[in-house]
Amino acid sequence: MSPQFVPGQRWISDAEVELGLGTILQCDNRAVTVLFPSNGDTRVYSTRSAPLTRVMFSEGDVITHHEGWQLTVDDNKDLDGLTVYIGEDEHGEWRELPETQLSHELSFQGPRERLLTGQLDRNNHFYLRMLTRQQQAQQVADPLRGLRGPRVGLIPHQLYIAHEVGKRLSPRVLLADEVGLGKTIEAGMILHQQLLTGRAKRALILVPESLTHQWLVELLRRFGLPVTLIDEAYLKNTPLPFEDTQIALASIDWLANSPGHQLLAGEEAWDLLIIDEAHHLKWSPESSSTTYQCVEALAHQIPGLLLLTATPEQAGDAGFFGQLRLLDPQRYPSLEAFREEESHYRDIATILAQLEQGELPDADQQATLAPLLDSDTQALLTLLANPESDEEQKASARQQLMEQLIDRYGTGRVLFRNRRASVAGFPERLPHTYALPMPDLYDEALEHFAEPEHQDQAEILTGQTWPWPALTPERLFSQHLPEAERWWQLDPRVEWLQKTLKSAPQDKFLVICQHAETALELAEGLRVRSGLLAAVFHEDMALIERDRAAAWFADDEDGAQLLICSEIGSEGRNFQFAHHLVLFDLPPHPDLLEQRIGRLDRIGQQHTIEIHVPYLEDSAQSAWLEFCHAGLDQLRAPRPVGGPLFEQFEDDLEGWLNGELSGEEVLAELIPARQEAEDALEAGRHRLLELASHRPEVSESLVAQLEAEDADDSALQDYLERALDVYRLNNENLDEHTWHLRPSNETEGTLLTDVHIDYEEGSSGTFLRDKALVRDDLMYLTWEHPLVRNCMDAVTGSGRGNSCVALLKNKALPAGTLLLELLFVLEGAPQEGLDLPRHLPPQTLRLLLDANGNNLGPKVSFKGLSKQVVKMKKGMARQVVKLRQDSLRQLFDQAEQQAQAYLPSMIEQAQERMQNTLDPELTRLRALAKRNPAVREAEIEQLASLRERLGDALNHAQLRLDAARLLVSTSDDVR
Ligand SMILES: Nc1ncnc2c1ncn2[C@@H]1O[C@H](COP(=O)(O)OP(=O)(O)OP(=O)(O)O)[C@@H](O)[C@H]1O
Repeated sequence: MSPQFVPGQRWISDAEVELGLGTILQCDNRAVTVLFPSNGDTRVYSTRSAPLTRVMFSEGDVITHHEGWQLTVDDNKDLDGLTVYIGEDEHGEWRELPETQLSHELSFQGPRERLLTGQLDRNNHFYLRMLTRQQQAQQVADPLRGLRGPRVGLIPHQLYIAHEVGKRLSPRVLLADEVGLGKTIEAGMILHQQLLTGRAKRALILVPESLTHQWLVELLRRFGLPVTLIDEAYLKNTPLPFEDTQIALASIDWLANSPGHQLLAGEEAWDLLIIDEAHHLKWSPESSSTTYQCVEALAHQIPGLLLLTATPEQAGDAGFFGQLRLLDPQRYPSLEAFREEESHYRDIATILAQLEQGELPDADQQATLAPLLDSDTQALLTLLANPESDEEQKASARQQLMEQLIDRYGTGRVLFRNRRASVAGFPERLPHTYALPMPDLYDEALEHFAEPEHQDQAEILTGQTWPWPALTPERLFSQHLPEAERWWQLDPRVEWLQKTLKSAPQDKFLVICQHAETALELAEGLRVRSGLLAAVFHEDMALIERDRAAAWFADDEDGAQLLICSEIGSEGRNFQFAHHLVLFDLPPHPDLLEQRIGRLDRIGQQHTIEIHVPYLEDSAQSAWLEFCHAGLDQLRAPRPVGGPLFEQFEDDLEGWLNGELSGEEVLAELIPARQEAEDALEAGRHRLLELASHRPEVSESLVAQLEAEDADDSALQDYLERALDVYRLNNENLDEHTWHLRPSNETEGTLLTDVHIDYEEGSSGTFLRDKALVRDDLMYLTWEHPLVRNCMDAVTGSGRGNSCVALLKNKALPAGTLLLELLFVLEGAPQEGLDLPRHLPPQTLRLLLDANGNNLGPKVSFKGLSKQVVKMKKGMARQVVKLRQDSLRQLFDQAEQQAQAYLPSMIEQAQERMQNTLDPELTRLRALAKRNPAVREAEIEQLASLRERLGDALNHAQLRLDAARLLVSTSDDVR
């Protein structure tokens, strides 16, 4: 029988709920016309099958008149097929409100209204909604959040750092792992985690120009992040390059030298600033470089800061301090204070080592420490020493004490430095040195420039003061004797290189030299002398050409056997697929030497690294090699004391390079000095760093948990399958853990935001980490993949699936028994300046009420129950809703009341979580303020006030009904 439509009645469209309340304009046997005043649209439906539901209100409902006043319904009466509601208005007066005068703005998105008015979704949509909410609540509380998505191997020290730093609010740290240990990956993991958890929304990444593309590729490939590369091409079309960019990646030198763009960058609200190769930021108490000033200004405004450098001490301890003060000016107020503090590191490190072993510092040590310690640190020591403390108290006190010692008296929580020595799995470095005869013409050129009156010229030519230009005799020769042969015709290093390349035709060689001209001319020489084609990489090439050269070298099949780089290729680049490094000359600083070797000696290197150093006998080259190799032992392993010793011995060294001092004399002092400096560092700062940079017990547990998840992808596969079915994205199993995904015309567009998928052909994805690591062509599908996140957002961003009626096939229940299943979500009112969602994740509460209002939820799980649920035809479902309106309304009311009883404990949990995040920071600032007058009271007050306002906002959080499913039991097989 078709429904009885009467002009003036209010109905809503089942298919287009968003149109709101419609009014019947006219109706006959064939068609019914409805006006939707919300947008003025009229729809004509067939009278027999109109997808319309009559809107009827019942006792207790609050309804709104089109003039704005409200009425609480008490009763109603029928007037020629039209309903008139009777009840009290806001002032307690009894009034009548005919349905024709109802406001069209009534919302029908809520589960209660939708269910009671027969707006029903399919059971699988409800199921997806429940799964999504539960999954979201679980993920927010999950300590592994942000660690499972990146396409990276599970490397413990990286996971530790990412976990430790990624969870902080506005982290400010120096990532200073030795070369090639994965600082870029760590920064990417921190960024990914910050974005995923909403701690950061926008990031600015500044790197040397030569590394921009490598960063772009790593961020896309491993983290799938939507990065905008701000390069010349982009700037041509975009005058305001930073506006609306979520993650901007740019050359640091470009920005530092472009005041206009610097201003624009400074106007944006970034959350995180990332700076690669931070040792280029030069600082001394007297002056600082342009790049330093640029970063300092940005770092002042942007709350989060990650500085990356493998060689933080390259510019001496002032340079190192300069980086620390960018991170935490309060913690590091002056160079003198820092130096004074560092003098206590050895004592602190010893005590930390003892605490780690479960021992207490002895009485003497305690006496030395006493003047340094704050009262709360002292209290922890006392608690540990007290025989009455129980083991649990002691373990927690020990942990806190270690953290405080590291933070307040050690290197702080701002510095992370892992070293190869403590990271397993790195191959050996094998140095080979080749003494070659000095050509006479080189001798002539060197003698010429060694004359005091010609040294200036050498300086102009090479950018270095004498005797350093003597390390690159080919440059001096080319200048001094331009008419003679080309240098590559007489330089024995070239012939040596030709032979070496010939002896290992299958192997790739990376050749690094100081100057771009040398790189170019060497390539020319090899081509002319032996027809050998080399890829070349130097600073005068456009970025794209450099990347092309690097790609040609990397190509396995048709690639170049060798790549010749100027110094610019010695930084940040990934060339670990090669294992021969030729140092055509040595760079004029030990840290640069380490950077060069780091191109090959990095994660992923499978072979022993062969380091070849051809050099000219009895020359500045041989002296400098001996200083670095025999003296600093810098070729075999990274030597963090290289930089400081280089400064300390600079005068002696120059004497040696000039032939005025004997090498033996210098080495006799240098070698013991190195030993001593290494011992001191080992016992002091480095020991502290080691303890602060990696806690194996933490990372082992992270790795174990992630591995366990990797081993079982069934929950994710199940979720994704259901979601893709609802959102109409086709998927086909290629194998047990690999899918092919193909969008269709019906696929919802928002599902594919940031998902790198071929819209025509589709793309494949795997749930397996190991497979994703070797197959860049596959998406790596995890709970954190954009596709999965988009599915979740699509579910929670709309009301779809929030109202459902289904059958429950359960023979134990009398047929017709009703169960109402409800899901509530804890929410707070958004407030200016309070990032509430960060502190109030979507906690959920599920109730399952029987007809008497008893909550069976704790006994009957959602998944268990759902196994017995089958769909019910819509017509029948609406009938049930209509017939059981009154008891359903009662049940909804009861559910609201019961939910309220859970509210206090849910709020308490949220408060606890918020306090656990903010309180340690507050305590830390207060403790630092006692030792350091530079910590501003205002800053502490700001944090304390934020904590208070958040506490207040959380106290006002409410439970909102998010979904409801009515289950009607049946013993039949009816569908
Ligand atoms: N967890 C990981 N899984 C897979 N590959 C990794 C991982 N960590 C690092 N790598 C690879 O190891 C190489 C070195 O990593 P990365 O560039 O992050 O090191 P770095 O410390 O920044 O190096 P540098 O000191 O030279 O700047 C890169 O090729 C990177 O892709």
